[in-house]
Amino acid sequence: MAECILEVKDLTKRFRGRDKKGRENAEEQAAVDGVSFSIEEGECFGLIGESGSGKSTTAYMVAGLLKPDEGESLFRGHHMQMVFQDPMKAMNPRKRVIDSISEGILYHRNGLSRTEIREKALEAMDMVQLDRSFAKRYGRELSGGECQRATIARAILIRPELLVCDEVTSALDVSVQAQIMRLLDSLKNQLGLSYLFISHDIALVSSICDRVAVMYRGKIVEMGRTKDVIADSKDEYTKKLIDSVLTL
Ligand SMILES: Nc1ncnc2c1ncn2[C@@H]1O[C@H](COP(=O)(O)OP(=O)(O)OP(=O)(O)O)[C@@H](O)[C@H]1O
Repeated sequence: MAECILEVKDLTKRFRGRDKKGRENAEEQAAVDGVSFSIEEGECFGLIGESGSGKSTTAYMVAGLLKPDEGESLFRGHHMQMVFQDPMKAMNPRKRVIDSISEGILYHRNGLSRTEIREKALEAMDMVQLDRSFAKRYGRELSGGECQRATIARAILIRPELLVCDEVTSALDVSVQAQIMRLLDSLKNQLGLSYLFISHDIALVSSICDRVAVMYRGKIVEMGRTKDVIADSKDEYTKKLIDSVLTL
């Protein structure tokens, strides 16, 4: 049986509301409310739900970017990396691509020389099928898809066991989305990666995720094997979510 790489137990995060003038008020609302799930080694686990359902807040807590009010997220690997929605923001437009990718290893350099780091960054570019000739370009000179390949190269540089992907294809057009999905799928097999794959797009999730959890108003309302959830959802909200895609 595969080992568990991530265990999320009862994660809860509340945010203060704001009044009409934008001032924080005392009233708190749970953006994430008692969320629990686990991810096995080599598994792709999807988190779906409409905008505002708490997916990103969950991802930030898993990645350690946000402190939960209650509950915990236990990562049993060595390295976890997060890839964000907007690759153009994630890549510095004024830095050469090779330098932005190399940043991924600077905190973990383990005595590697600059040349060795550069060689590793070039190997990561090969893995994401970004031609080495792009290394000397500046971030601003890449297309959205190329930029997302570069951010994925940066993320895999330290060989993480888990990649948290938050709407990683939302900013890309459909044909480029498909290429990035194929890339993520092949990296999963090549590197034995596990994914927490967040998306509001059920079609994308069903193309890559082994299991899926559906979030609604901060809670998981349904969880199971992706094909079972899509073919035979038990929860009313999930049914509506799936129907809305199928009738598009
Ligand atoms: N820093 C914050 N301060 C106050 N409220 C927040 C903050 N971050 C998120 N929220 C609120 O928490 C709720 C969940 O937001 P979250 O971004 O996690 O949802 P989401 O499902 O990822 O949505 P989307 O798909 O649009 O990114 C929303 O109502 C949002 O307005």
